[in-house]
Amino acid sequence: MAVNSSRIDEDQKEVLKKDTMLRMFKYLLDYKKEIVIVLFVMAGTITISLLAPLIMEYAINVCVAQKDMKGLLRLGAGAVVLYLLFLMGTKIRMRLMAEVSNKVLLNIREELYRHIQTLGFGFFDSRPTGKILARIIGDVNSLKDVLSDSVTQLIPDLLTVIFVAVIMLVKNYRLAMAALLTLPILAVGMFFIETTVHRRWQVYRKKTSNLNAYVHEDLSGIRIIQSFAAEPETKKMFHDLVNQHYRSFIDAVLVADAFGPLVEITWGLGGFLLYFIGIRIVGVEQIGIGTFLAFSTYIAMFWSPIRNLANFYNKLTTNISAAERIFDIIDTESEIMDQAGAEDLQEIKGEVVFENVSFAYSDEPDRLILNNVSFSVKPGETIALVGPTGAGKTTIVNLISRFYEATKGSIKIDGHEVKDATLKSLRSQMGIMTQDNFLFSGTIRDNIRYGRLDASEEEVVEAAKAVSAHDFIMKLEQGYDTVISERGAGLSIGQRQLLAFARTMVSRPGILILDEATSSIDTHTELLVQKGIDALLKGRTSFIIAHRLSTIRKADRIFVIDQGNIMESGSHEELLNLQGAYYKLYRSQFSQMEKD
Ligand SMILES: Nc1ncnc2c1ncn2[C@@H]1O[C@H](COP(=O)(O)OP(=O)(O)OP(=O)(O)O)[C@@H](O)[C@H]1O
Repeated sequence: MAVNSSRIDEDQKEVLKKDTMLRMFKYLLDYKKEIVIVLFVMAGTITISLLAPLIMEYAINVCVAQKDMKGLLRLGAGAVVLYLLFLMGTKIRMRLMAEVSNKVLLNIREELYRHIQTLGFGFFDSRPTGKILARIIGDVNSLKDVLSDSVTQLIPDLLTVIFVAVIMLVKNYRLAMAALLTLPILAVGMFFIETTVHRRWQVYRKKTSNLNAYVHEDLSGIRIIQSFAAEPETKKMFHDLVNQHYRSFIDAVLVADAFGPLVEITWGLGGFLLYFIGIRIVGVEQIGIGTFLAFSTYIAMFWSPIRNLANFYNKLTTNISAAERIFDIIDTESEIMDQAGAEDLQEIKGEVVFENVSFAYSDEPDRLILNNVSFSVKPGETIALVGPTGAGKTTIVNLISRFYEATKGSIKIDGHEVKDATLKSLRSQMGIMTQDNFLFSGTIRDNIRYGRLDASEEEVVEAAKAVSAHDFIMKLEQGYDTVISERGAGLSIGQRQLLAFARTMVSRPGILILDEATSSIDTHTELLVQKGIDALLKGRTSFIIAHRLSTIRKADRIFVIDQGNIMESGSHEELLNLQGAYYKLYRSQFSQMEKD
């Protein structure tokens, strides 16, 4: 999977527009009952609106011609009643349809969100977060217009057009033909506009996505930008992206705007033909003044919904690319998911075995990051992974939690292949702490309880005490009720790590993974945390990745990772005696410490 960035347009599979539209409108089928009621009400309102010209025709041709004032009054009273019924029906229809279309939107958004939650690290590695946000927020929002209009406009307008055309044909087929003669011109014109404009809207969506990704990245890294005084460069980049976005919009709109004039011209031409043929060729006397007047109303009743339909079609073409982008994600299969027949892992004892495990990231399948790695860890053992940066330490622990799937070989926990276990039972028993310990906006208590939602108040406090977070929490004005903002702003980096520790502690993991987790804690606190971890996780398997050798000396075994394999393994003393890679690493840090 190629890595995308805010500067590169996303690739998208080509799908048939018809299929996308059908798929989008299929969501409406969940609300058949409501739609049937609406169709029923709509049939009533359309009938009433179609009756109006006939009433006028009758009033002029019969009542006025025969000077029947009573009949005229009766007709007027009937028209008022019909109008009130029309208003009521319209209101009911609009309300029900708005409800249905908004529920459909909710369903699509939830389906998209649920699916994104199941996608593996590979998916998130391959694209900027801002582009995913653009699909969940922006693209779903644009669908809203199409869906609501499809239910409130498309059906009534389509029915009106059909009914009016039938009435016109029945009443006077020659006049009707004259009025409808320009329809084929409209159809051909729309086809040509649509083919060009669809591609342009696709480009526009991609540019919107790029802009979104850039702004998200820029704001997430604002501290780095400001500390490097890089604002002029980011401003320039933003300016370029905004311009590309603007140009892609203008490109699309220039063509899309032709929809309106095309409808107006064909409408005008249709009207002209009606009057020309009616007056000059057939003759008004032959048609009757009432029928002629009714026709002039019908032609407006026919073309007005046609204009709405053209607008709707325009909107559909504008936004169908949003639907394509939403379905593109929904159709993305997760690289990591439960296999058919996957079983829950029972309570983990902690034996971890790698047998000839090789691994390559999917964007570079030929570059083996791990090459035939084998090891066996007994329950309760503490394993430290050391080695140069980029050696593959994090990759090893990511495979245990199945954030990526091993390319070759077998990984077993307590004798069970991790790929045959359900993800939930596996990950809920892993305690993973990394350098980047994301905290959510909310109270400190909520953040700790995130590790196990049913943890009691005592368990939350106990976990905080075990990792020495309790003291600093109690010094805060609101204690455990202190609200922290996104990423834990307002707390020091060390305090954020202590909270993340408490969160992991409360989850009572079967296997603990600490990936550079103590790097931001001062040595004194680190000792306290280590005591807490020792006490709480006694007898539990743990993997510790650390550059600071003081952190790992106490490990039962140390694996020295380099070039995708375990170069040395043994206890601190054993490896020092070996005088190999670990010895050199230790000496270099030791002499550095002495210099300091
Ligand atoms: N998501 C990814 N996609 C592609 N390649 C990756 C990805 N993550 C890591 N790599 C590559 O895999 C190799 C091993 O990375 P890994 O993070 O496992 O190293 P590490 O030993 O943990 O390094 P460090 O000590 O710096 O954290 C590196 O060369 C890195 O470039």
